[in-house]
Amino acid sequence: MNLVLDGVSVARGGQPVVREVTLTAAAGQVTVLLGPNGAGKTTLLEAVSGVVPVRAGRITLGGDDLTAWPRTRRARRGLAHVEQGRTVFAALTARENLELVAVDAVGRALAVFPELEARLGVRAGQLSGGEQQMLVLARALVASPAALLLDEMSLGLAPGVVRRLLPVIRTLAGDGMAVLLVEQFAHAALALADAAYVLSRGAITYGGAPGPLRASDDALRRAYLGDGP
Ligand SMILES: Nc1ncnc2c1ncn2[C@@H]1O[C@H](COP(=O)(O)OP(=O)(O)OP(=O)(O)O)[C@@H](O)[C@H]1O
Repeated sequence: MNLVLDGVSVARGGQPVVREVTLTAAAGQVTVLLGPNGAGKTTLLEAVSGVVPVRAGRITLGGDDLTAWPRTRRARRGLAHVEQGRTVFAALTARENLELVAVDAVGRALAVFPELEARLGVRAGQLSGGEQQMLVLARALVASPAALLLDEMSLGLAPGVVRRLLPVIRTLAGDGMAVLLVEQFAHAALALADAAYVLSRGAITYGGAPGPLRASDDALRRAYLGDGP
């Protein structure tokens, strides 16, 4: 199912933060959303999942207009949002975190992250940052939502851990999921993306294939500054 934003505007504290954003996160593809700090990336994902209301525009998933739906209904429709910071149940073990999603979750999670096997009995809050993020991704993989919003999952992780995690996002999309990824490691994200958008001061300054942004640091810099690619 495609996730489509059409002319979405969002305000925070009375100030416009996201301005008329139109983008598509297509089924089976990884779509990356880049942009400088404060550009409005987190706010945009929050508007899609229903954490904050939109001021104007339309959000559809598989053709259904979700714009006015409460968060829970969007989630039931198949929209999952992994918010910034690790969102595991800290007091539960890794195994329990997985089993909350599905009865057969552990086997499916270990097929992708065999390194979690030795950690299944450990409380999630005591896992390393990288292990917690593996658990977060494993939960997303097992839940298999129609569309997955991932907000800076590499925040605070060592580059080696990020290199281990990012390819799994491709696996998710390979199963038909529409993945919309906000990521600070721009080059690593562009390397695995099928489509890329840059948000600068709340507006889209680039939308299209990741190639032109990968090919030239200057193109990326200009898009970040809002001067076009
Ligand atoms: N709860 C809030 N109340 C008021 N303003 C907010 C709130 N959250 C964010 N903002 C403002 O909205 C703007 C966009 O913030 P947002 O976090 O969406 O950007 P971002 O692109 O995700 O940045 P970063 O990469 O730093 O996380 C900023 O000016 C921020 O100060």
